[in-house]
Parts: sequence; C-alpha cells; structure tokens
Amino acid sequence: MIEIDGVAVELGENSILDGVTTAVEDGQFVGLVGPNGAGKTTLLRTINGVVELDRGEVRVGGDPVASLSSKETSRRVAVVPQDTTLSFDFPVEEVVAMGRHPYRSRFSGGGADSADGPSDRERVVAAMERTEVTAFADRSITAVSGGERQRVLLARALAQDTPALLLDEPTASLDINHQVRTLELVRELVDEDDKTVVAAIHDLNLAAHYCDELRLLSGGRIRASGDPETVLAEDHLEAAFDTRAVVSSHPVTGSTYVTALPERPVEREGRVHVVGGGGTVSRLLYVLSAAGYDVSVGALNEGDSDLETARSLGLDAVTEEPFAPVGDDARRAVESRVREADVTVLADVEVGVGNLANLRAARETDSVVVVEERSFAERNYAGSDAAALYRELCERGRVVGPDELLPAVEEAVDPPSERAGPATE
Ligand SMILES: Nc1ncnc2c1ncn2[C@@H]1O[C@H](COP(=O)(O)OP(=O)(O)OP(=O)(O)O)[C@@H](O)[C@H]1O
Repeated sequence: MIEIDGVAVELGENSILDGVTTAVEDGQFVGLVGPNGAGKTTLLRTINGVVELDRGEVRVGGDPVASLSSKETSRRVAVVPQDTTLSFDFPVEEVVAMGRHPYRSRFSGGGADSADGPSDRERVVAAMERTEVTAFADRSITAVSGGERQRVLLARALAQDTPALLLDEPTASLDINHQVRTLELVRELVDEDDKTVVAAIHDLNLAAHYCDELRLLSGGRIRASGDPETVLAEDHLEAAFDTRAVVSSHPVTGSTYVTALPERPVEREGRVHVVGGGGTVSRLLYVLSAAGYDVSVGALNEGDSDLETARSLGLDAVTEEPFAPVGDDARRAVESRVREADVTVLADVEVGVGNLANLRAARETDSVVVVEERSFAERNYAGSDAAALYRELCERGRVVGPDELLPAVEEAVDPPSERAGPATE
C-alpha cells in the first residue's frame, strides 16, 4: 500500500504539490494523468523518497519513506524514470543487473543469490526476456534507441523485484506496438505478479484502457480520483487541461475514450452526413456535432443505439423499421442528405446487406471520409456487392483513423485551395 498524506512540495519559490492526499492499494494499477507541469513526476518522486516534503508524509508498506534507508526504499519501490538518457557506456545486461544492487551485501560484494530463490543472473535474464531486450543484451546502452532504452530500464526495474513499480511516462518513446505490449506487460505484472503500479501517462485513452484507477492532477492538486470513467469526465478535463473534449466509450474495446476538440468554439459551417449503425457512429456523431457541424445520419433502424445517440444530440436522422432492410423511401431520403452534405462520413460499419442501400446512397457524392478503426485485414469480407461498394468508397474517399476525423472533415468542407487567401496577382 502506498499512502500519500497531505503532501506539499515547494521547489525554489514555487509550490509544486499542494496538499495531495491519496492512496494506492496493493495489486492496483493507478495512472497519474494531467497537463504538463501538473506535478505527476514530482508526486512519483515523493514515493521513492528523492524529493523532500515541505508538509505531509508518504508511506510505503506502512512505513514513512523518510524513515527508510535508500536501500530499504529500493527493495520496496523500483522506478522507471521519464528521462532515460544514460551517459555511461555499460552493456545492456549490466544496466539490467544494476536492479539487483539493493540486494548486494557490503561484505560479499556479489549478488544476493540464495538457495531457495532464483539467482541474480536468473532474475536478470527473466527481466530481459519479459521486456524483449535480450537480443541486444551485449550492446552498449549508449547504442540502443530511445524506445529500446526505455524497455531496458523497465527490465532493470523488474530485476529489482519490488512489490511496487513507479513508471514515469513508460510509453513515451515507444512505437504503437511496444506501447501496447509494454502496458499489457504492466497489466500482467499487476494481475499475475500482484505488483502495485503507479504510472504517469499522458495518453488518456491508453490510461483509461489499462489502469484500474486514475488520479487527475493539475496545479499540484488532485482534481479527480477513481475509475477512468469517473475521472475522465468532460468537466474535469476542461478544468484540468483547459480544453474541450468529448468522452464516449471506444466502439471496439468499450474503454472510456477521450477526443480533444480543437480550441475554436465557433459554430462550424458545413453539413455532414454520417453512415453507420450498430453503435459504430455514436462517438463520431458526438464529436461532429460538438464541433458545430450540421449533422445528419442514416438510415438507421429504430432501436439502433446510434439512433438513440442521434436523437439525444438532436440530429437529423433518417430511420427505417426495426430489423428491416433500408427501403426505397429511406434510401431516397439518405440520397438527398448525401447530396446536400458537404461531406459524407462512412463509419467503421459491418459490410453486409443491411448497409447496402446506405453505401449506394453514399455514392451520390465525391466527398467521402471513411473512418477506420480496424484495418481491411481484420474485417470479415465476403465477396458481396456491399463489400465491393465499401472498397470503392474507400478508394474514392479519404481513409482516416478516428482521431483524424475532424481535420479530415474540416478539409473536405473547406479545402485549402478554396480558402480565401491573399490575392496572388
Ligand atoms: N527543481 C525544480 N525547481 C523549480 N521548479 C521545478 C523543479 N522541478 C520541477 N519544477 C516545476 O514543477 C512543476 C511540476 O513538474 P513535474 O515534472 O512534476 O510535472 P509533470 O506533471 O510530470 O509534467 P510533464 O507532464 O510535463 O512531465 C513544473 O512546473 C516544473 O517546471
């Protein structure tokens, strides 16, 4: 258990943490989120005792950190720092082996090998394997990439074999594959090895997906605390980050999903028609209408959850009977919406006969943005007319990820070539 009790830290003239009280239960993965300079790193540094407190107390395993020797602290808490630059020229394996330092005796000078547990070397090898750094174990730490170095330092922290891990931006320099693998590994350490983890994480969506709980910091205080859904509420985000965001659940993973909106709160000019259904477009509808576009959607069957969303947002929805294929009336209504729209957005739909009429209607325009959350390869394409149409629309339009929707729509509505600019004559 990590307990932070009324902690205040001042550095120079500045108040960095101002009365922070929170606790992390054993076996929990808690994410610290918040804007730059909020105090996340400083809070992590109070837990391993490297920052002096002006007020309050931090306890790890029941004991005040201030009362523990640095060796005792290092047996309870391992740290993966944010700045992973190392200037010394040691082989990767030796850097990982430094994690065993807290167990070395002053007299033996060697490791802490004992008859009843894995040897130091076995722990180092296992830590390197888990973090996938074995392939460059013999290389100098100065000759690996930033992302690889980050994994080496995670291996060093694992070799330290502590009940608690503090991670400062553990995925900051990692590619998308290693971001996910690293956070999956952290999750595994929590679920299977019963580790307690506190991690500063900038990416709110990764934090929401992997953490049990979050603490939202800003201005040196905790503004919200609890499960991701509670903490990542729009009003909390606006207060902490000073930006508007829409919060929904990710259509594939179901995790809380935050989309930051561009700063300009102006009403956007432009009509957007959205094709989707079955829960694929709720977030898109929300994002587009919050951005100020005039949004229509359909055709959607009565009872479709996307229709509920459209109605709650007051959007123009073309509807069809429950479970019925899109009939002629609805198809014509969709066609006219598509023709009137500046851009048609095609969500990550299942490509089946149910959507055939909607896809046909979407052909009425040249301005199509296709939002893909899954790649083609992940889709179950039958050789149907609908699949062929979907492909055609992808080829004709612009295919974007969910976070690129707004810029793509903005560009389609107001292409740079048509924007008023200085006279060129
Ligand atoms: N030694 C120092 N002296 C004075 N101010 C400092 C010192 N170290 C950090 N700060 C300030 O303390 C504040 C909090 O820093 P901290 O690194 O804890 O924030 P953070 O939330 O981790 O930020 P980021 O997300 O940018 O990593 C910042 O405004 C920073 O400039």
